[in-house]
Amino acid sequence: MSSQGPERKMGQNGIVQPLLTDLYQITMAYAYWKADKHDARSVFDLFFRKNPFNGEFTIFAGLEECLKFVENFKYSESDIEYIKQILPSHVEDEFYQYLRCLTAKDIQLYAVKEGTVVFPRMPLLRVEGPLIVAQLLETTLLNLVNFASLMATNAARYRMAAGKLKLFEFGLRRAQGPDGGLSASKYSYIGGFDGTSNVLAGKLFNIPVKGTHAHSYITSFNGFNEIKNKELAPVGGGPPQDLLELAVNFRTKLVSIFNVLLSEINDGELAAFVSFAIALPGNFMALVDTYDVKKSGLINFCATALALHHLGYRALGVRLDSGDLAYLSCVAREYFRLVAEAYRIPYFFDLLIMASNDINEETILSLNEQLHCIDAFGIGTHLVTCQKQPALGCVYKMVELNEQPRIKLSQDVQKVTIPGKKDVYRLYGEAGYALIDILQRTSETSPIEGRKVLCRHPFQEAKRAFVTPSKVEKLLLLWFSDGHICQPLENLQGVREAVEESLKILRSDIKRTLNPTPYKVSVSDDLYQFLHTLWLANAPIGELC
Ligand SMILES: Nc1ncnc2c1ncn2[C@@H]1O[C@H](COP(=O)(O)OP(=O)(O)OP(=O)(O)O)[C@@H](O)[C@H]1O
Ligand SMILES: O=P(O)(O)OC[C@H]1O[C@H](OP(=O)(O)OP(=O)(O)O)[C@H](O)[C@@H]1O
Ligand SMILES: O=C(O)c1cccnc1
Ligand SMILES: [Mg+2]
Repeated sequence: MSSQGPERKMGQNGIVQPLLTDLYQITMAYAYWKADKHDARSVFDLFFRKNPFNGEFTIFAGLEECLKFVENFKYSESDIEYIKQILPSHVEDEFYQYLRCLTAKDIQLYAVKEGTVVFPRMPLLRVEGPLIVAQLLETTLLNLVNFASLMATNAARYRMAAGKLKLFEFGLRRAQGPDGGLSASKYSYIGGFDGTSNVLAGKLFNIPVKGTHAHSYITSFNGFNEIKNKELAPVGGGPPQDLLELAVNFRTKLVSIFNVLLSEINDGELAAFVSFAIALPGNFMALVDTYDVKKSGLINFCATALALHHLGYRALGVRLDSGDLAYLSCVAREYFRLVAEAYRIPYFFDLLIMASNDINEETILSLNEQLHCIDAFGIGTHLVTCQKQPALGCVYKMVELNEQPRIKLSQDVQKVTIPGKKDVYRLYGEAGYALIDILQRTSETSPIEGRKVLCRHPFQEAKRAFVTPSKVEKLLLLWFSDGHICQPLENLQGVREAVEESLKILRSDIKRTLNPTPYKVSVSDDLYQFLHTLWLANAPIGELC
């Protein structure tokens, strides 16, 4: 351990440490310790009450970070010094001595597998262990699950809207600070994006990094004379050739195909394209909307791409960043078709057309209803800031202490907690779709395939149904015990695949954007009786006067 603090585990976010918490966790810890309650055996559930984005599903993410945090939980000497400064001076030295030795080795953490589709009220994490430790974990665990799950869900929704089209996350500049930016890149990849422009995310998480160029690059060139080195060697070897001259010659021929005047085409833009192509001939994606997409950008791109082709290179495509993206993408495809035919270069027809500019889920859904030829989207602000809903409301509630159930009552029935230590099972129907999730007390036997189970609404007595599952899946698994992560963790790619698979088990009406059908999360009859008995026991009969 260094004097700066405990060594962080490989891949663990450096900001994630025990002091990344709310002050009240530490003052409660002291009060628990003073009251000699710190070792009471507690059980906490982490869950949310409402799906985000007006949807009916959520993707659970952040588990790996939670586990690394718990495994590594230890105050450094400088943490203790700081806590001493912020707590009152009467706090005993023994407490600090106690904190110095505190770890999460007596915690058991159960959780749903990362990348699983989850629903309101089901525990995503069940944390068991000494009250003081389980309490001290609250804020950090919530922080690690809330944004990760929100982001993965947001990305999965974009993925569903975009179908097989490519999706790239371009949001770092607009993200909620550096850590928000990194998390956004990581969890949008999990949710189904194909890559990110965020280089550090690429390095840290092994996510494909992709990019084009900015308008500033195009506007930095005013004319041909600004290109110092105009030459590029052919792919197969041989003497370098003047790429600018080649592009200018092609452009002179293209004007008749596209029916524009040479004087309407911007020379600075061609100079920028040619320069970029010389620098990166295998990665030529051109931003074509700086001046005029139809009269300049696309023609300069085609001229440069033809010049590259002449030397054996293959351009990648174009990016559109303004205007009517459906219309302009069709124009671009038509230009490519004309060039493909005129020069007999079949791949030209399939050059990539990327669209960006303030795109959100609705834009993609709207584009789906229009005629468009977009192959890929570059998405920033709406994705990474989760602009449609900026937070997921996971909470962390005590459900048992020293084997006695605990319940939190509320005027709002939705906010009443489901007491006791619970397991969660997913019951599947014949067609392979998930029918319902059921919460049970851990003391109950698990549902059995082919055997009828009574599933009850937790709060509405009349709402109940028999379900005969053709498959039963236990969702809460033990991940942390005896001070260690006790199951192998999937890598990011594995979690990404888990998201894709998990969404397949949901019927499409639950996943649709407009008025989706809610998925049912039920309780067993035993848990129903337990919950309502405890509710009544904790709600004294009032008197009207
Ligand atoms: N065909 C389309 N269907 C639905 N939305 C579209 C379509 N084309 C573009 N959009 C969206 O419409 C908005 C257009 O933005 P805005 O009004 O700022 O125009 P702009 O093209 O960026 O203009 P400017 O040339 O001034 O930059 C963007 O959010 C973009 O994603
Ligand atoms: O629109 P977003 O979804 O946030 O995606 C990323 C945007 O960031 C870039 O430019 P920037 O917006 O910085 O400048 P621009 O609008 O002038 O292109 C890019 O050109 C996109 O427009
Ligand atoms: O590479 C790009 O095209 C890019 C990267 C970040 C933001 N906008 C665009
Ligand atoms: Mg923009």
